Amino acid sequence: MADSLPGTLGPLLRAARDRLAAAGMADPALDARLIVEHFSGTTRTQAIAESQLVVEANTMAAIDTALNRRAAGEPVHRILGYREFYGLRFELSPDTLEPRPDTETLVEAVLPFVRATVVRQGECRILDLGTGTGAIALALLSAVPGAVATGVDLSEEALATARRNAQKLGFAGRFETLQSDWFAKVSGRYHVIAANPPYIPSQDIGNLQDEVRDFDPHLALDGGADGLGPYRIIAAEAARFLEVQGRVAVEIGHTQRNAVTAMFATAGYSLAGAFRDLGGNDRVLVFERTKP
Ligand SMILES: C[S@@+](CC[C@H](N)C(=O)[O-])C[C@H]1O[C@@H](n2cnc3c(N)ncnc32)[C@H](O)[C@@H]1O
Repeated sequence: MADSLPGTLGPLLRAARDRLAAAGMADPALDARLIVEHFSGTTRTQAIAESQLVVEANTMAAIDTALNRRAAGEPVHRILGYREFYGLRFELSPDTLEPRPDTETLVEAVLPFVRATVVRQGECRILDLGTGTGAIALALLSAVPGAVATGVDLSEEALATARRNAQKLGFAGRFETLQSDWFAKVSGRYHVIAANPPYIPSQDIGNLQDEVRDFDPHLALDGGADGLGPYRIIAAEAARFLEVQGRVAVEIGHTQRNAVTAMFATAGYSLAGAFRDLGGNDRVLVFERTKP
């Protein structure tokens, strides 16, 4: 049975942090702050300036439950129901991957091309394959008002979440969704085809961190026997849907650069850019067509 929590904001934050530290959480202070702020509707400034603010009983109960879920290993953003990506708040659902900061590398990698395309052609059509929460597409739309995007996913539940995110963020008019097995139902041509596909080899899923293995949907993780299945499909089929001089941008696992580059080379592409994440790992490859 967890200790009962104090009913004022400053002591509550400290007790929440201590409970998560005792449960062995890696970042108990941050998790405690996110949970307390979310359920109490308070800010970091209030925690400092209004330490004696009384927190209502029903809020305390919600915080208590959330702390217990966190202490049992549930990721903090699953408990909150959202995660920030590229400065935007994305609602999560059981069928969506939590968008990760590493994926912002992909957004940054294609952003100059998206901007230049809008300047040159008055528009930029983006296809986001495996859109999940819509994170990549909607981040690009937030940065480039002249861009439009189609988010593709096999999961209709993920697409429903992406549509809600587009609505909440104010991009519903420039974002549509399509349920499709990669390109199976896609039509038309796009200036940018972006994808953060599942890329974990099937046999490695069991060795992932508990928080990933137990809470991110396996459809979003499992890249088949060697983790490269989705890249084979994208490399082989993208050309029919790519505008002349368009770009294909893919997130990769940190050991996959050579294999994925070789696949795209075989399919008639050259590497236009390779980008590392904040940890210094190979993370994003951008390709252009070498053959018409
Ligand atoms: C790694 S997640 C990426 C989610 C999101 N784009 C992001 O970066 O946070 C991969 C996504 O691909 C989707 N997916 C898996 N297999 C698919 C398929 N055959 N066709 C289309 N989407 C698929 C999953 O449902 C999941 O949303």
